[in-house]
Amino acid sequence: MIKIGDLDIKTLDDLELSGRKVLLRVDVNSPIDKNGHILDSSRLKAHVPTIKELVERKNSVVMISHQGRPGDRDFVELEEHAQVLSKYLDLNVEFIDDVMGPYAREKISNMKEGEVILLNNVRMVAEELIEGPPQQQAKTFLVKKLSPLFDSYINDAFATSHRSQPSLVGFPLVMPSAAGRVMEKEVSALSKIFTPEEAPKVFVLGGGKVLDTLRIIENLTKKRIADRILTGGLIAELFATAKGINLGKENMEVLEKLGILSLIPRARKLLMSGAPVEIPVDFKVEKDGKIEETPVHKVEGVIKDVGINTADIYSSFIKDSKVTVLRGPMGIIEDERFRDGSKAVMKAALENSGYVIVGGGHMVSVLEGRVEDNPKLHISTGGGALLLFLSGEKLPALEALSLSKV
Ligand SMILES: Nc1ncnc2c1ncn2[C@@H]1O[C@H](COP(=O)(O)OP(=O)(O)O)[C@@H](O)[C@H]1O
Ligand SMILES: O=C(OP(=O)(O)O)[C@H](O)COP(=O)(O)O
Repeated sequence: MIKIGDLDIKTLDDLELSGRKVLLRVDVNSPIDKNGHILDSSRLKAHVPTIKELVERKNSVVMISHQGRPGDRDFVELEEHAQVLSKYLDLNVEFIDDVMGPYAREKISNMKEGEVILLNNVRMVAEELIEGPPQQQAKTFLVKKLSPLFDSYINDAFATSHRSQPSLVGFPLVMPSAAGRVMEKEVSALSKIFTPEEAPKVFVLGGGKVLDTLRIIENLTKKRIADRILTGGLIAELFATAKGINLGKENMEVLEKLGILSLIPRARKLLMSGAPVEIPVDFKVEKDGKIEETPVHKVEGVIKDVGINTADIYSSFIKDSKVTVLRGPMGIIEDERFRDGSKAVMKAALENSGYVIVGGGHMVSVLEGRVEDNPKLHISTGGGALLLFLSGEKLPALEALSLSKV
């Protein structure tokens, strides 16, 4: 059992799990390269211990996960994910090109002990895109069609636990449920590392999920949890614009196309309320096919990474930090030419003697395996979920698990 605040959550030690049929929610949502292939498989590898334990305890295991969001380039099927998992597990993970239809249900019904299946991208099911309370999600077709086929539901998807979607909160109300080993390890480790006494705390927040990150910065500021928030990626562009800096036509067009300009009033309110937000002093840009460094007040070209001076200044702030949390890259790291900013802040954090928490699928890939057994380094599978958990928000998937049907 794990206790988080007033929530009591069962683990794999608290359920009768032998010879059963288990629905396992994982988060194998991974960075995808421009050819549609998995760029970094850290999240798939993270789930291996949970899957192995369930198989060794003679269960048949059906995994369900999302990948990307409809309309985004990384919204792909999970066939390659099943192949990668088969390699890591050294057993066959059968990919089923269905989620809750008759083909999937028949395959699940005919499974034998020890077999492992990965269903297709759950966000192909329209209901999965709607967030709502567990009581509402328990009545979706996804839950009604799949739950009768299983004995238990295990949620190992810490990285998606901030989404109140059917595959994350609908099942615990209708079947015995527990946290998987990734979920258990994340919430236990983070609760131990991230304490009020450990200060100063520096957050390095980049990437492209601007709305999520804005909400996180509002939480961190309201609860005075962060001593400094160093911004990169599109987050930095939002706050630079909110400070009245003109980033140039091309970048403003990108922000407008992504709906980020509408968030300026919220960012401005945060800055006026004294949020400890730092923006880059320079950027790495691409202009007429050339890559240049440009000061923040005179941006010419398309922003692709933070500049060298920003990397140095951010690194100096990180060196004095007791706890450094990094989530979301400083630049477009899918392109090798724009990884320097992320590498610099990661290097500074790892050279620091304090705790380091790295989260988010893209940012974890910047570690490039440099993760010798460092007791002060926690590599989280979560990005937004990690930060919302650290900022004290209740995560819907954890709350749903605490309501698990006995
Ligand atoms: N300046 C930028 N302009 C556009 N996209 C950016 C920029 N900097 C970073 N990104 C994008 O942010 C994405 C990662 O964001 P996010 O998913 O929030 O990170 P994580 O997976 O670490 O949580 C990457 O696809 C990267 O290309
Ligand atoms: O990648 C994820 O979140 P993250 O980018 O905050 O790490 C999770 O898989 C959640 O994905 P979502 O933000 O599309 O719901």
